[in-house]
Amino acid sequence: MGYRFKDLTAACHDDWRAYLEHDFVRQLADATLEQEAFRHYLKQDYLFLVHFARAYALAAYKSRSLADLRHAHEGLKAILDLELGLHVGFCRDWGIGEEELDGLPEARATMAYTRYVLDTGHRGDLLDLHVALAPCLVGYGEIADWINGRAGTLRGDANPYDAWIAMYESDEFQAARRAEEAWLDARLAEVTPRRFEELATVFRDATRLEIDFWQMGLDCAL
Ligand SMILES: Cc1ncc(C[n+]2csc(CCO)c2C)c(N)n1
Repeated sequence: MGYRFKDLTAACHDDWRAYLEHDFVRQLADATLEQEAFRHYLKQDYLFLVHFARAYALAAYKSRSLADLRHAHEGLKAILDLELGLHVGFCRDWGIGEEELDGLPEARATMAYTRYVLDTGHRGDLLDLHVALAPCLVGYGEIADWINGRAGTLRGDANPYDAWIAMYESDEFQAARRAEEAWLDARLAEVTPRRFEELATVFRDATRLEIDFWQMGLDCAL
């Protein structure tokens, strides 16, 4: 007992690294990613974010304390006010207008990941739901760190994806990531080994669905 968030990543170490260091991320960092792949990712990520906002609303519904309700509200606000706003702006810069976003077909990888998270939240409790959400929030924070720590990364005007990296390295985003890790550390400290194994399975499943999401971007798959 006395688990922490780090024990979840350690329990699926290879999948976690495959997610953080995926070819999509490497190419984005090196500025070698095909622009069509990035555009495809941006479109599907818009659909993804809409469903993730629903997942934070579900977290509010599943909350039993005012503190948890506030935490869910913060998550929902972060997606609606920060992430989705920036995202619609990004899409505009990349030639994808709001009308196009409204009528997008949903790729199977988007459906699989978002519905997995929502289903995990419905059948489980608030901790199951937050563990299913963690690869997204904590993972993108670690991805920004990893991108900045590697030799081949190109930053600034030379990289058309620089603004994307800047979004996830921002203080605001990194603070939200740390708050989520702290929330999970506090909850995981109290779970039994058997419960931890269940949660580790949810975390690994969600991490693998993040890997599929990157791959969907590279393949421009629907
Ligand atoms: C596939 C995919 N996974 C993770 C994120 C990152 N993200 C989405 S919602 C959210 C919570 C805070 O607003 C974060 C960090 C993404 N954009 N797309």
